[in-house]
Amino acid sequence: MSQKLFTYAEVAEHSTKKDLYVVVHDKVYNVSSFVDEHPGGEEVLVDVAGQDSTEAFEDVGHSDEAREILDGLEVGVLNRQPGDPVPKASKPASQSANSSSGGAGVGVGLYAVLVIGGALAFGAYKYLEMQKEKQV
Ligand code: HEM
Repeated sequence: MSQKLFTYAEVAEHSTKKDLYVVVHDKVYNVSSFVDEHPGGEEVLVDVAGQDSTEAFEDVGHSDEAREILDGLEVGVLNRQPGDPVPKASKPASQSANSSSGGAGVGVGLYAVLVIGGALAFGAYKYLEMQKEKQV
């Protein structure tokens, strides 16, 4: 099956309730037929109509069933061009491992504190040593 390539601008043309495309993980879906059936309501889908809704879709933690429905609505693949909006959640789970209060940020911060603290301690140690030498 050959997949149709869509530019972001082409997807954006389908942004009404009756003609509603969304992008999820760089695939293009025509969810027009599903809008009325969406358990989360039509409004949220109309909100992301013609846009990349990867983040909105993943934030809700949709079930496998929801993903299967999505599979059935695929109409093509997004041909992302420089300058197109990039979803925050475009990386597979591992990196941004859900939004559990920015664990990675704290890790990096802690690491920086350790490195900088270590460097300062080393500098102070060397300084004191020099002072000692001067006294002798
Ligand atoms: C793009 C295609 C989408 C499909 C095929 C889809 C499908 C579904 C399905 C099948 C459910 C039932 C629960 C489940 O199986 O996880 C659901 C629930 C829900 N969806 Fe979506 N969804 C889509 C996009 C979105 C988007 C963009 C939002 C934006 C916020 C959203 C918000 C919700 C919410 C809040 C619920 C929970 C409703 C409740 O439990 O009362 N969905 N969706």
